[in-house]
Amino acid sequence: MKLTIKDLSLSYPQRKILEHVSFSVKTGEFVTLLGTSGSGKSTILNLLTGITQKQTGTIKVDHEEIQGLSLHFAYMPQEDLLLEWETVFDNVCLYQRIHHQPIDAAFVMKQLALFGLKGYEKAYPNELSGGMRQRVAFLRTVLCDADILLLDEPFGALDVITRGDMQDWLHEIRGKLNKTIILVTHDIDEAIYLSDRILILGGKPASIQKEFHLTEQVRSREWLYANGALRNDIYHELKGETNAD
Ligand SMILES: Nc1ncnc2c1ncn2[C@@H]1O[C@H](COP(=O)(O)OP(=O)(O)OP(=O)(O)O)[C@@H](O)[C@H]1O
Repeated sequence: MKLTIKDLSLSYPQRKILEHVSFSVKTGEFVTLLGTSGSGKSTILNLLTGITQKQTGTIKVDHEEIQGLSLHFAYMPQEDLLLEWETVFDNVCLYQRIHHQPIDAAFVMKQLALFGLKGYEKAYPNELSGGMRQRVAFLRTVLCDADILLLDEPFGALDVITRGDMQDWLHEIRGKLNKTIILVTHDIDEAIYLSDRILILGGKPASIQKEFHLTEQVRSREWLYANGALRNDIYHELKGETNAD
């Protein structure tokens, strides 16, 4: 399903936050919205989920115009928001339980293994490490019926090593998820490592300043560390210095 966002603008009484934000995301694509703090990344996700009401512009999934809440999107916030009194298994099936849908236990167990949680299905969240908790929250998001996942700084609260491990893991399994993903981050390396495409959000009010298409070669950590040029280009684009000598 193709997501098309056209001319989204949003103002709060004191300030215009977004102006003419337009971009599209293809089925199965992994797109990262990269921007500095306060640039409006979360605001865009909130508009997609319907948490924030749209003022102008259109959001379409294929030819369907989205107004307010939509089942096309599943949102994963920075905090894992796990239910501490429920097991890992029950946490990841929360969506099905709320909607009284049947749970395919064998499928869930398979997914738990893919998410590095095999053997932890009966554990409670307080028995897990920070990285594992994030993987539980991520799996809960993946198991929602949505085709487009919105990930808002999912690794933001983790230490640098755990964050790196999570990025390696997501890098490895992303092809198996069969989902379209929009990631929000201010981490340039994370964006380069994981994405098919990076959209730079910047300016006041913010709009999409530039996009970077990434090739297969770019997506290895070795490449990332050995080649600074792309990182440098993105850094300066984020800083808004591309036209400065
Ligand atoms: N309810 C609100 N009223 C007024 N201003 C708001 C409101 N919500 C957000 N903002 C402002 O909108 C701007 C964009 O916020 P947003 O959270 O989308 O940024 P962000 O890029 O996700 O930042 P971060 O990376 O720090 O999470 C910020 O300047 C924020 O202060």
